[in-house]
Amino acid sequence: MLEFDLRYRRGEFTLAATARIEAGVTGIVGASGAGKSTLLALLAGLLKPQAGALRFGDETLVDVAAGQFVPPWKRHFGLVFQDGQLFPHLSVRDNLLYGWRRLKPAERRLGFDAVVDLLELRPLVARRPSQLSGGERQRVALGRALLYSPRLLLLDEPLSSLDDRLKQQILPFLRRIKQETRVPMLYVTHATAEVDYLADRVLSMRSGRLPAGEEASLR
Ligand SMILES: Nc1ncnc2c1ncn2[C@@H]1O[C@H](COP(=O)(O)OP(=O)(O)OP(=O)(O)O)[C@@H](O)[C@H]1O
Repeated sequence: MLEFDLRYRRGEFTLAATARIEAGVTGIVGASGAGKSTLLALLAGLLKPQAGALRFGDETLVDVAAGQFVPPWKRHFGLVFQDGQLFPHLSVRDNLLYGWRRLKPAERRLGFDAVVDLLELRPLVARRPSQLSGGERQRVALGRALLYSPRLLLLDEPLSSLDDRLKQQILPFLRRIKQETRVPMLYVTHATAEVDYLADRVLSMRSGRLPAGEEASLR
C-alpha cells in the first residue's frame, strides 16, 4: 500500500527510512527525537526529502531523482496531531465539515451522520472548540480527518496530551475507526500500550533510522 525509501537532513539530524507498509494499523514507536514526527511530515508532504521516493499503491507521490513531488492537499491523507488543532472560530459542525466541503461529492466516502454517530459527537456539534474537553477535542479532530475521506490516516501522538482516563475513553473509538472504516493508519506514539491495543504491526525508529539500526546515509 505505502512504500518509501526517504533521506532527509536537517542540521545534525539525518533521517533514513525504508519500509513497505500494508493496510491496517501500523504503529511507529521510538524515543523522543528519533524522527517519528519528521517521518510523518515527509509522508504527508509537509517536508521535502533530499533523496528517495514515496509511493501509495500505484501512484508515485515523491521521486526526488525524477523531480516529482505531489503536494499535501493532493495526497488525500488525513492528519491528526497531539493537540487536535481545531479552528477556534468555527463550531464543531463546521470544523467537522471543513475538509468534507472541499471534496467533490464522488470523493465523499463517509457521511456526516455516520462519523458523528461513530465518534458519538451528536451532543457537541453546536459548540465551539473552547467549550470542549481535551478528549472531546481529539474526537472532533479524528472526525474531521475521517470526513475528509483520507486514503491514509497519519496520527502523531493523538492521545499524548490526555490523562490516562481520557486515553482509555478514546482508544475504543480508534479501534472502532479501524474496524468500521478500514482506513489504513500510521500511528506514532511513545506508548507501547496503545500500539498493543490498536496496531497490526509495529515499526521501531532509532536515531532517524527505520528500520532501527541501519546506517543512515544521504545518497
Ligand atoms: N523544526 C525543527 N527544526 C530543527 N530541528 C528539528 C525541528 N523539529 C524537530 N527537529 C529535530 O529533528 C529530530 C527529530 O525530531 P522529531 O520531532 O521527528 O522526533 P520524534 O521522534 O517525533 O520525537 P518526539 O517523540 O519527542 O515527538 C530531533 O533531533 C529534533 O530535535
